[in-house]
Amino acid sequence: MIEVDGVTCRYGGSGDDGGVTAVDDVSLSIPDGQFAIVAGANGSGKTTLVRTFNGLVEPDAGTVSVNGIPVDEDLVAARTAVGMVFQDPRDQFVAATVGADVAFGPENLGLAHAEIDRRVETALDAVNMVGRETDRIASLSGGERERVAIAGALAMKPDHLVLDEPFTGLDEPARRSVVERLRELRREGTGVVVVTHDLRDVFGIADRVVGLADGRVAVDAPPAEAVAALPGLDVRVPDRASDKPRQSDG
Ligand SMILES: Nc1ncnc2c1ncn2[C@@H]1O[C@H](COP(=O)(O)OP(=O)(O)OP(=O)(O)O)[C@@H](O)[C@H]1O
Repeated sequence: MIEVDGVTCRYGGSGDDGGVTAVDDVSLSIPDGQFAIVAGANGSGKTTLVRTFNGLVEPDAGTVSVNGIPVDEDLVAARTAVGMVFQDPRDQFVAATVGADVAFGPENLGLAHAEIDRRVETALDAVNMVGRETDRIASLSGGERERVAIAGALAMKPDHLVLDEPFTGLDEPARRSVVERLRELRREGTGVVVVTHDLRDVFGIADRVVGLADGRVAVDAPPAEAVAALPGLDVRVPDRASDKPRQSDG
């Protein structure tokens, strides 16, 4: 469970003296296993908000707790429980090959070799990349890179996986492949948070949409209920009214 309580995040001082209030007094809880979308126009505070979930951004006010533990009291626990896939996965690769990169996190946890191998295989299996361990990351397509970044996060066995704009720059088959992987993760009980201003790919999978405007929560509801408010937040939603969340998907 991720609990955000009265969180405000500023860049460059207070709003009065030229700074930016990126997140403005936001409170919300994300239960385990939930598939949530954080939506909103460019600059509405999506990235800043989700980065507080595992301490990549420290709030100026308010608290974030993961599984009941304040993030600032135990960063390792928060980063183990909340896996993050950055907007550009190239920013998070640490090794040259697929297998070495996915193994990096579990190695840092000091796990036994057999357990590391198991985690790498399970994580690669979850993103359909088994057998690609020795491939060089530099040689992969955008969609394959995204999937390897997801595998790297999954190898830490997170309770929640947070993906920041996971579809940017992907072609249609790559998007479909990533969506399918996310759908499976949700089925298996991993909580997923997708940050996006284009909900069309994930609208049908989501349990909930948190729509931000100017750093505040403007809507927080299941997709079918949220849809009326979302175009006003300058986000793309499915065209057809029949594109409702598929409750039986899990
Ligand atoms: N490192 C930073 N330094 C200063 N201002 C920042 C920084 N990061 C974000 N901001 C500002 O904070 C506000 C919220 O940005 P944030 O990236 O959280 O929003 P976003 O909804 O994720 O936007 P995008 O969709 O463009 O990624 C914006 O006004 C942005 O310019």
